[in-house]
Amino acid sequence: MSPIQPQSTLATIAAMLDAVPDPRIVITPDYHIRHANPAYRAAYGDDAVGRTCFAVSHGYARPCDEEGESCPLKATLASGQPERVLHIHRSRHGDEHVDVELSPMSDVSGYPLLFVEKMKPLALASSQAVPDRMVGRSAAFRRMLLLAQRAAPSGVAVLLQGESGTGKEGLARAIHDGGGAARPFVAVDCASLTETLLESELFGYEKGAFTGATQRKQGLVEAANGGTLFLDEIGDLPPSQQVKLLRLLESGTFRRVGGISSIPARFRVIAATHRDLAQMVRDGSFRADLYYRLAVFPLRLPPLRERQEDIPLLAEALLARVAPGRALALSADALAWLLQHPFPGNIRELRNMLERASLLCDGSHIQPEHLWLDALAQPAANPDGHFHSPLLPLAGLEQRYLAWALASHPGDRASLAAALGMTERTLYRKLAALQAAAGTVDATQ
Ligand SMILES: Nc1ncnc2c1ncn2[C@@H]1O[C@H](COP(=O)(O)OP(=O)(O)OP(=O)(O)O)[C@@H](O)[C@H]1O
Repeated sequence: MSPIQPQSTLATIAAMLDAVPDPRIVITPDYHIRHANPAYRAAYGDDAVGRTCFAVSHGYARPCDEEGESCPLKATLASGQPERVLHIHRSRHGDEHVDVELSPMSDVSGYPLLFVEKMKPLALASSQAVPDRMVGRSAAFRRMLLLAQRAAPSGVAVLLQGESGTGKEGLARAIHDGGGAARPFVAVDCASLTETLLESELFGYEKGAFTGATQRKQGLVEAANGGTLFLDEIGDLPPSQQVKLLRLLESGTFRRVGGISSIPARFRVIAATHRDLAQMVRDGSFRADLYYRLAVFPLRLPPLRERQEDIPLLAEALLARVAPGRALALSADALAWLLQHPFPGNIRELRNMLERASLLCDGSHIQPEHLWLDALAQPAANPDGHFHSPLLPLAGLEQRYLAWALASHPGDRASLAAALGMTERTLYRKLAALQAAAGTVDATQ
């Protein structure tokens, strides 16, 4: 067992921690809280001392690693160094993402006697269904968040890579906001910058620089001064333009179109792309020197299929966003349907689907057919003739098509049956089956 540390050591550490505004605790190697500073007691309760950290922070009966979480204390014991993890803590403000750092305090022989746990609630994202922030609780989301949390205050160039709709622009804004006081965030869509537009859009122009330049115009680089320049779809920037961007980043200066003086530009750069930029460098379509300037801190955003357990939380937050004041919820069957949907368009597809479902739903619970109608409205096949979706049971597909046909056909049942190429009797039989399926949905609400 560990030697008992002198009480004076604990008293000295405690006095230092009490002066810190963020929550801090001192814990023993067997997880017991020996001291909690006022900020910790205000967030987690006055009765923390004497209890275990996993009970107070998580409500667990066993250490975090036995509950499927990472345990910073175990990691610190193994490495002998400070260790940092992102946990969801149960505080008086509800569940929140907390950046946890544990540092060992060792005796003269190097044996860790005590550990100081520093906690910093995360402003980048929420673990609750709030409509105006990035939300998520899954391990994939938290891994990304912890990296973003490290990059945010540093001002380093960040490259965000992820499929379309995974939240790259949202994360870019969160990283920018996490970098300190209010400063400009200027987004540039590189895919829409033509050869001629690039210089005038990015660098601005002087009066009389070209026909129509009736007065001096500030460019986006100048507008981002002191803040962040967000280069969206950077992989779509043609090589002729990549060199101009590289020159700007290397020299830290630019010249307005028609201007003669070099103007210094101070900004942080965050770039985003859905393309595999490293592969583009290998096949020669993206400059390696620009890539290394932009990818100082590369961050991958997981597709929604890798964070499926976030779908209920995301859906709740997105419903509050798209239908404010309606208290709309998903029925159990609608949620089950969402959980099996592949979401090639990621969170944007989920958001659009819920927005349309909210318009189709008159009650308080969105049903599967409100979501099916949306899926059916999308083109079934891409131009190569391949279907987007994985294989679906034909019977289910027929029911979804029937529900859509019923809702959108303007005529009576006889003309609907004729349009579908079946007898009225067959149509009624199929509609009865559809109603029975819808009845199951209502019963599970
Ligand atoms: N973690 C999240 N929590 C809540 N909403 C999110 C989250 N991530 C993304 N969204 C929402 O999903 C939508 C798409 O996000 P965003 O535009 O940031 O994606 P993107 O990856 O930049 O897409 P693209 O590559 O097509 O430009 C937005 O409405 C955004 O608010």
